Amino acid sequence: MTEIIDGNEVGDRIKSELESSIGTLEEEGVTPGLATVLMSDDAASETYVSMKQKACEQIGIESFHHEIDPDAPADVLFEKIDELNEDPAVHGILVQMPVPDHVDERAVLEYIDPMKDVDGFHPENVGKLVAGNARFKPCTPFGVQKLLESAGVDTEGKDAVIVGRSNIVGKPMANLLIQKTKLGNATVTVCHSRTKNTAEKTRNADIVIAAVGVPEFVDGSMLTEDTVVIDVGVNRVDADNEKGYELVGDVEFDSAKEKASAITPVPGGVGPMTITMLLYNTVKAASLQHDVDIELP
Ligand SMILES: Nc1nc2c(c(=O)[nH]1)N[C@@H](CN(C=O)c1ccc(C(=O)N[C@@H](CCC(=O)O)C(=O)O)cc1)CN2
Repeated sequence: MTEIIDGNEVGDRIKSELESSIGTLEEEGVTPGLATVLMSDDAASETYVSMKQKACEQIGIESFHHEIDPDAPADVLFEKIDELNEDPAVHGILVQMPVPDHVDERAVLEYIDPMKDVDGFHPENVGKLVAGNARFKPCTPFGVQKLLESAGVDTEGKDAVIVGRSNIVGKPMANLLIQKTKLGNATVTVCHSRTKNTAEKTRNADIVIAAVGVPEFVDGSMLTEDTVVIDVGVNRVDADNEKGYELVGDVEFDSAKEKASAITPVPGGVGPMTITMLLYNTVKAASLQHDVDIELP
C-alpha cells in the first residue's frame, strides 16, 4: 500500500510546535515579524504571498506586506529592502521570486541582511549551508527533509536522485542530503537538461525528488518498485473548470503511485511545507537577533 505523505498534516504539526517557541519569545518581549515584498502581478506569486501572510497571522508572527509596481525601477525595491533591513520589528525579509526581468535577482538576494534572509538565499547563508553549518535552510528543501522524516524514511546510505538544479531547490536539496546529519548521509545524483539518461538514474534510485518545473515529467516508467517520490512541482495547467487551471506536479501521480512506497501529492504535499519552514526560519531569525534560546521542532 503506497503511503501518501500529507504536507498539510506535517506542516500543521510543526506550526503548532512553533507556537510554543513563539510563546517563549513573547515572554522575553519579542514578537517575530516577517516582511513580504511582492514586485509582480503574477497570479501564482500573489497567491503564495497571501498564503504566507495568513500562515504568519495563524501562529502569532507579525506580518508586514509591501507591494511594488512591477514596472518601477529596481531602486524602488532596493530602497524598500534598506528600510526593512533597518526595521527592528522585522526579523525576516522575503522578496517573492521571480522578480521582473529588469531587476537583477542576484543583487536583490545579496542586498538582504543575511541575518534576516529567511529564504536562505544570500551567498553568506548558502556558504554556511554548504559548509555544514546552516543558519537558515532554504524552505522547500528543508520542508522535503521534514516530510521524509515524518514518513520514517531513513536517508542514510540511500541513493537519492534530484531532477532539477535550481538555486531554490535542486542545489540546496543536494547539499542537505549529503550532509553528515540525521536527515542526510545519502548518495546524491542531480539530473538536469544535459543529463544523458535521466530515466536510467531515477530507476536506480531509492528516493526521487522531482523539481524540474515541467508538468508530469517523471512518470511510473521512470521508477522501480518501492521508490519514495517527492514532488516539488506546482504547475498551473489550463483546465475546463471555474478557475481555468488545475495544479499538476512534476510527477505523473497515478502511474508513479503504482510504483512508489510513499509519494507526496500536488496540491497538499511539498507546497504547504515551503510555507511552514518559512515560519520556522522567521522564528529562528527572531531568536538569533534577540539572543533568546528557544526549542525548535
Ligand atoms: N522568495 C521565494 N520565492 C519563491 C519561493 C521561495 O521559497 N522563496 N518558492 C516558490 C513558490 N512558493 C513560495 O513562494 C510556493 C509554492 C507553492 C506553495 C503551496 O503551498 N502550494 C499549494 C497550492 C497553492 C495554490 O492553490 O496555488 C500546494 O502545493 O498545496 C507555497 C509556496 C517560488 N518563489
